[in-house]
Amino acid sequence: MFKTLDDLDPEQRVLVRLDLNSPVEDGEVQDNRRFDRHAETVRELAEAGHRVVLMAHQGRPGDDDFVSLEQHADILASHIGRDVGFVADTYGDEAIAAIDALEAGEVLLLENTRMCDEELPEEDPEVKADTEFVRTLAEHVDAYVNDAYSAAHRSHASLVGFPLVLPAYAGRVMQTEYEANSSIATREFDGQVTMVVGGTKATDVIDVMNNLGDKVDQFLLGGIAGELFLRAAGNDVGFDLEGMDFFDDQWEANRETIESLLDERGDQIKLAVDLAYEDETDDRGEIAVANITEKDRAYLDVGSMTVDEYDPIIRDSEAVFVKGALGLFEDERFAVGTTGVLRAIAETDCFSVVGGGDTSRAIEMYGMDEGDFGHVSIAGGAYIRALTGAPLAGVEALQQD
Ligand SMILES: Nc1ncnc2c1ncn2[C@@H]1O[C@H](COP(=O)(O)OP(=O)(O)OP(=O)(O)O)[C@@H](O)[C@H]1O
Ligand SMILES: O=C(O)[C@H](O)COP(=O)(O)O
Repeated sequence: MFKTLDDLDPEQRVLVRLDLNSPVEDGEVQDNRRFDRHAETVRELAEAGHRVVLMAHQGRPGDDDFVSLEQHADILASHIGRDVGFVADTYGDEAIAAIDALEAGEVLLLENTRMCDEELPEEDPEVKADTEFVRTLAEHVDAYVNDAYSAAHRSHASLVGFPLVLPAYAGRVMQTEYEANSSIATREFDGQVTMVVGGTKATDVIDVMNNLGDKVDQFLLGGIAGELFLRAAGNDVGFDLEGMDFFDDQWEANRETIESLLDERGDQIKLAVDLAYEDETDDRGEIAVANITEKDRAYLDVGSMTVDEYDPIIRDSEAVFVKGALGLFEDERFAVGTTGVLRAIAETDCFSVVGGGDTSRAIEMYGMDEGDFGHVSIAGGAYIRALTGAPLAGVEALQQD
């Protein structure tokens, strides 16, 4: 395991890595649940009287969303309910002066870590620990806290370098995300374990089935990935129509694996029995998969009969995990599958984890209460890695001791 904030000595100068990576629209950073979650860790540290220095990243060099963290400081302050200072520097003289000037209980956010050249290339922790960035900041703080579970799959300096040179601890978000997202692999559940898998990437679904096939009783499929499985089961769907770029490449690359998964795990895999599309009047239309003789339109959601089949399976489950949406839920007409399974989970007192950067947005978009779910992950790439048993460099760095 790792040490947590419960193990931190009093009155420390703490360097804390958050993940505040957010959507940016017309140059404006959009508030989102990452701020709210990390606010808990920061507030706890500040209220305990530590001097709190925050690091985070936004976008990648060259991308439109690669911007300063100045706006992030204000948004975070509104969630914490206390000032968050900002300095437009990562580890230069200005940053060091601001860190040295901090009083007990004060909070300071440094500039976007990815504006520092040594942050980004993925390298071994030993290499990252020996950068000027890490060595300089480490001299001005007493301890390091990693709260950025959702960035922990990256072997970047701010995530893997500091634990080698400072006493290192997991923040509250790191702790909660790690426990919830690993639970499907590590916990024993008494009753049925169900996994809802959809989204756009067939490899995500394949990797999850390969890693968790012996832990999960039922996989409920949908989305683009589900349509590819329907094709492997002999249905005339799961290929691209003109102007589409979802299926054919994925089919070429994964056909054999999908076919053998259906062979080996057919009893565990539930496929959609009907699909939804945009009809001639722009409304939602539905068709039974058995009645599709030739794919001539895009299918954008699973149908209502499918939701009726998935619903009781979820309600009979002891634990339900969600990775990927069952349809194009951003369009209300095609949110029926995704919201249908989410509502069934919310109304049942099963243990549940909902993840995937995109999918978990459906909860707030359709007015559901996060409190009705066991855990709603703020992680994308790190969540799928946890489900597929892949290591997280940032977590491993925290665990060595
Ligand atoms: N039939 C469909 N047609 C088009 N898009 C779909 C369909 N089904 C699902 N999607 C899209 O899949 C997206 C989610 O897929 P993705 O594989 O990215 O999952 P995620 O795990 O939520 O996100 P991420 O991997 O980014 O963390 C949703 O935004 C949804 O619109
Ligand atoms: O937003 C995320 O998923 C994490 O912060 C990782 O960001 P990255 O994919 O740009 O490394």
